[in-house]
Amino acid sequence: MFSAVGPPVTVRVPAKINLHLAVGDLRPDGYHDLVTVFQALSLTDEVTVTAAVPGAIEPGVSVGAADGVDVSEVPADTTNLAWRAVEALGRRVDRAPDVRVGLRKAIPVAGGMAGGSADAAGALLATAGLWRLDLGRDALMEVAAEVGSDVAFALHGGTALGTGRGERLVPVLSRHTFHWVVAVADHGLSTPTVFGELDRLRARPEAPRRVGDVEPVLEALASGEARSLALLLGNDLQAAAVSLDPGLRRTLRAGVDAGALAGVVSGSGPTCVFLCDGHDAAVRVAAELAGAGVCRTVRVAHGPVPGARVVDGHGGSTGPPPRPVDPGPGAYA
Ligand SMILES: C[C@](O)(CO)[C@H](O)COP(=O)(O)OP(=O)(O)OC[C@H]1O[C@@H](n2ccc(N)nc2=O)[C@H](O)[C@@H]1O
Ligand SMILES: Nc1ncnc2c1ncn2[C@@H]1O[C@H](COP(=O)(O)OP(=O)(O)OP(=O)(O)O)[C@@H](O)[C@H]1O
Repeated sequence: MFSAVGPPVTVRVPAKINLHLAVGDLRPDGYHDLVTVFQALSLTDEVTVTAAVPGAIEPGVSVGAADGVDVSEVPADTTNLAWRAVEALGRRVDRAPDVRVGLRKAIPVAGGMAGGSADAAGALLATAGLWRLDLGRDALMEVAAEVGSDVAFALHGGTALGTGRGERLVPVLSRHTFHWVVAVADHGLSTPTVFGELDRLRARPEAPRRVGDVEPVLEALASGEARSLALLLGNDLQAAAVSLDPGLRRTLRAGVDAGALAGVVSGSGPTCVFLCDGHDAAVRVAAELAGAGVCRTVRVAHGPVPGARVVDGHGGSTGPPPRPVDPGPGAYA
């Protein structure tokens, strides 16, 4: 059933990194409780949702690349997270997913930066706009959490404390802009495999040390001092990602040797992110890291930036949440 709706809606949506990621024990439902601090970075995908037209625009997903990202592993079918988000929204409002979703990807694929989750968040917001839904922000966040643990944060953006599976969010005060170098690997890591590897490592007598409390991280963010934050970056999944891909040790060392304040594996990896002492320092670190042969490509980015937002078309009444953050210079790169 196709219904008359407005012109296409395009949403820009950021990648995330985890400044702090404490992973609890395996739960009976197969997930792990997390305490994490997310930050949204100026590395963004664009999601355009267009009303399907019989014989002209078929429902489904098209995937395109931006910024040199290899999208060959992104499914252009109903398993795409963006499509699953449209279906979940359709179920919520009792509507067929009669739309075409176009993705322009710049977020590394299977890199631990929640690229698929970002596309799902973008598709939710764009479809809500296209369908002119009168859906509250909380309802949209609920649908997001149903689609994946990281999807709610991609809608939220900024800097936030995540608990539960990572889907329960509280905004974190972060007055300043932090400058990052993103080292993209030449392959991906599967998120469930990395969680499983951590469980395996933890079952051994020499289990990896767990990250500390989150409070000092929140204080460093409030102070805005990159040097303080650098000392506190921590990720329980890093030991598992390095165990699966020992080459990441070299990448992490190379970033610090190149002048970064600190480096950490992003989420489930294998992307590594390096905190730098300002934009110029980040550009220098990126140049050196690019020449070190320890990753496929590098990007300079800053955070926090806003979550998913409409850049073209109707935003509907389901806007993204209020953001008590500084969106940073130029908001997006
Ligand atoms: C690693 C992080 O990126 C950190 O923010 C996220 O926890 C991953 O979030 P995500 O990719 O949206 O993950 P989901 O699609 O919800 O889950 C994929 C799989 O990862 C594992 N998983 C995910 C989240 C979580 N809190 N515990 C888990 O054990 C589970 O095996 C799950 O089946
Ligand atoms: N829209 C999408 N973009 C990228 N990958 C997708 C998408 N939809 C489904 N996938 C599948 O999901 C897998 C993981 O992709 P994604 O880029 O989201 O990983 P990730 O960044 O490591 O995720 P996270 O950080 O949330 O754990 C890909 O290998 C791909 O097969």
